Amino acid sequence: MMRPHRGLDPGSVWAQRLRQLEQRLRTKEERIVVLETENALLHLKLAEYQGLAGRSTNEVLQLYAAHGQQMKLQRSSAVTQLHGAIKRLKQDLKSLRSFALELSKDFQRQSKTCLYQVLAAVQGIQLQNEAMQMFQIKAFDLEQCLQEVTERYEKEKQKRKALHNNLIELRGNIRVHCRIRPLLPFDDSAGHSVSQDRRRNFSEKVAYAADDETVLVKCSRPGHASVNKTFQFERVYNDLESQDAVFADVAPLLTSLLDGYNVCIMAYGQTGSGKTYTMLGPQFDGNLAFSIEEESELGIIPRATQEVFRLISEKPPGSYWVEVSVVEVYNNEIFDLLAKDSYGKVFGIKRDVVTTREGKSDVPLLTHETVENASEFLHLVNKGLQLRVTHPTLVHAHSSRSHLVVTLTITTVVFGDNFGTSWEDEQTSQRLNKEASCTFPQKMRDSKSTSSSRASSPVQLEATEKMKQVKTRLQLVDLAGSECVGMSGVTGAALRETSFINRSLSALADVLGAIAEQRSHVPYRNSKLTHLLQDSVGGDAKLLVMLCISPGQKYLTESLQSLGFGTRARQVQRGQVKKKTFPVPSKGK
Ligand SMILES: Nc1ncnc2c1ncn2[C@@H]1O[C@H](COP(=O)(O)OP(=O)(O)OP(=O)(O)O)[C@@H](O)[C@H]1O
Repeated sequence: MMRPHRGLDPGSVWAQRLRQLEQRLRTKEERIVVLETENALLHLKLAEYQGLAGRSTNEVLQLYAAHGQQMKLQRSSAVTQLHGAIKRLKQDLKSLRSFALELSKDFQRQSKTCLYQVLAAVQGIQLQNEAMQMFQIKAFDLEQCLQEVTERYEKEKQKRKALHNNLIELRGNIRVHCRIRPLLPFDDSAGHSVSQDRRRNFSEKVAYAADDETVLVKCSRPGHASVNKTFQFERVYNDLESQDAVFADVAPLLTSLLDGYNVCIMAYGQTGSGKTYTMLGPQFDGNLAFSIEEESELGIIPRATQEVFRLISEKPPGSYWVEVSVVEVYNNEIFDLLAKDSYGKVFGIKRDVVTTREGKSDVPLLTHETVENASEFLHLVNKGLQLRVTHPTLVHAHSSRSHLVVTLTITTVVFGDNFGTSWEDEQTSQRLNKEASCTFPQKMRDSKSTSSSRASSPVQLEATEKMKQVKTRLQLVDLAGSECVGMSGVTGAALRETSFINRSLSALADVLGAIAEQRSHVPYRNSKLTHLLQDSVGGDAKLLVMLCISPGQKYLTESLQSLGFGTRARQVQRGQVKKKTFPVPSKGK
């Protein structure tokens, strides 16, 4: 409560106070009016909203009902669909079940079948195994049997080979065969200085093959009783015996060639006695080449080559190669008949024969052609033969005036000290081991004179260091005919040729005589022919002399000389020649 101030009238104070209260009352009343208005307004709005709300509720209810209806509808169609799907699924399930059932049944059936099959297969395999075991046992037995047979065969082969070599050894390094040719039309013709009497007897046959080893010669002189002389040789061929028969006895010698021996086959005899025929085959129209097609008529040279290549084909491939050289010794000069000019044309070039440091004979720069088969060889020899010197004489229209020497050099490659792969004979292997003195690469370069040296890799060199090579030679010689100058009627240059021929044949006889007498000096160098043949005539080389004899009376003297030569040659091997008794052809007379 307000207290009147000291000094102020309390009535005015109260009046003032009253006024103030009245004022406040008025304000309050005004405020109540405003609020009441607002309240009325609000009631109005509330009524309005309530109306609105009543309407909305109806709509909501309607909408809700419609929604429920729709949901009901939807639910019923989904259920229907679901039912359908379920039905289908059930059907699928059913068919799947039946399929699975079928599948399992099928599987069971198939399993059973497979099981049966597997069982059958197992049984089959067991049977096969049993059979295989039986077979293996039998194969093993057979293999053992085969091995035993092979071993027995190899032993037998070795024995036979040793026997063969021993036989050859026993027969000595020189053997002599003698071939008597048939009488031929030209045997009737005569030299100028022959009397009518003698001429009449010319075609009379005086030389015969008495048997396989004996030559019988009827020697008759006018006014004297005829005397029969016989000569024994390793084999004697009569005038009807074929080239086949002659070669059949020569062929075994070629085995020695592959066993590491040098071999020489030479035809010796007077002019026209059949040396070229025997060594090469018949020549037609003066053409020295021989026909390769006429197989049955081929002589020793083509047949020996075929045989050498046949023997080589039985050896390990690549371990052998063959080179050929063809020379003629004419007027004591050596001519290389395979030498070619810069155009590749073959023509004879003079060469010389020398003795190497190892004491072997060698012809420096001589052409050696490598040949792979017999026909290549024969073509080469035929080419060389075109150059050989021939000259008609009264005795023989196509007389060869030179000695023909065809040489096959066989080089064998061997590894280390093991000759066993190539050389079956142990003795031979040991002998060859000693002889194979050089290592392979150097000698290979030496031997392949026609090939240029090739660069070798270190590996190749190491391999080739262990290789050795052994060379053996087959010399096939068609000597020029020994002849009596009076008989052949040669003069001038031909006479000089004859003189050289006879001198070289005489030198050959001297060499054989020196070997027979075991002289320290053998005069190989007295003639180019013997110098050239040195390695095939001496030492442990095998020499076969094929004596060729003309059977007619006309050639009696020459035939006796040839038969005498053959007889002494046979004695060489037996050491029976005590002094120089070799009959030699007259030197140019
Ligand atoms: N066994 C034989 N059968 C048939 N004909 C032969 C027989 N031997 C040689 N002839 C024939 O005799 C002739 C002379 O033979 P060949 O030419 O071989 O003698 P050659 O001894 O070589 O003579 P040369 O030393 O003078 O050259 C040739 O016509 C040859 O065909």
